[in-house]
Amino acid sequence: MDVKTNPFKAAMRSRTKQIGVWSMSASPVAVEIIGNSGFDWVCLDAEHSPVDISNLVTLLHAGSAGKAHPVVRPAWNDPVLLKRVLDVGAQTVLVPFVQNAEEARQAVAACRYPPEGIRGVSGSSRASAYGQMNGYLKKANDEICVLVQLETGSALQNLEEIAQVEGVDGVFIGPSDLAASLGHLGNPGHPDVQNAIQEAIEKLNKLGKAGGILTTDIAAARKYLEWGFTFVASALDIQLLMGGLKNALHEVTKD
Ligand SMILES: O=C(O)C(=O)C[C@H](O)[C@@H](O)CO
Repeated sequence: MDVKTNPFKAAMRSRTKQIGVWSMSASPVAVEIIGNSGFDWVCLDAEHSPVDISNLVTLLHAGSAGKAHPVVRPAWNDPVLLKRVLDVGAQTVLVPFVQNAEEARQAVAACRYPPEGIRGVSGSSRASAYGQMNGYLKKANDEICVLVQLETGSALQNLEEIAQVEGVDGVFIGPSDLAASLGHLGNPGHPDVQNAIQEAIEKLNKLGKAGGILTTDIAAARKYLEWGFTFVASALDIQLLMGGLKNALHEVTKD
């Protein structure tokens, strides 16, 4: 069995449009549904949802039944968390709260085996199909896609040096935390935040680096794609569930 080529890493390199769903339900059923809904990727969020390593593997099992590429966001830019996420089979990670080039280098190093990095070695994890993949240890570094998340004004000031760190495959802008950082908590649509986001993607476009973002507002998603973002999450599973339920109740009970 050969090491799986990472299509998302290739899509970042070519800056091919990838539309995704943000999953915070921690539900394997939801992930399987998302995987068969036509979306290109699904973020398995382990930062702001009750996902830990034991249920992450069930989410990855469910995701393997569909076509959406799993992008796993660990709770922090931590080498132990990243090692465990990679060992259970994630090939693409979205590393939160990266503030500067040094932290970006640390994130890349955590995802690479020595001598390029510090990832702890196990040749028998799920990532290597329990040791069945030929040459996994030698090939893994090249197939892991490292996305870094910038979500403060300070991080955006360091964007160019972060984006040019060797091994950073894409840069994701976190609008909610960025809004909070800029003094507009809960209002990512504020002109100050929108201007910062637009300035960020203009810099990424000049560098030829893939940019990503999340919004559940369809008009905003289309605007971000026009600005040049290429990996855009345009739906949030728990929001769709709550909204759909409330609408169903309203429709059946309204006068
Ligand atoms: O800052 C952001 O926006 C994100 O990082 C996404 C949120 O954390 C996610 O929970 C959706 O609200």
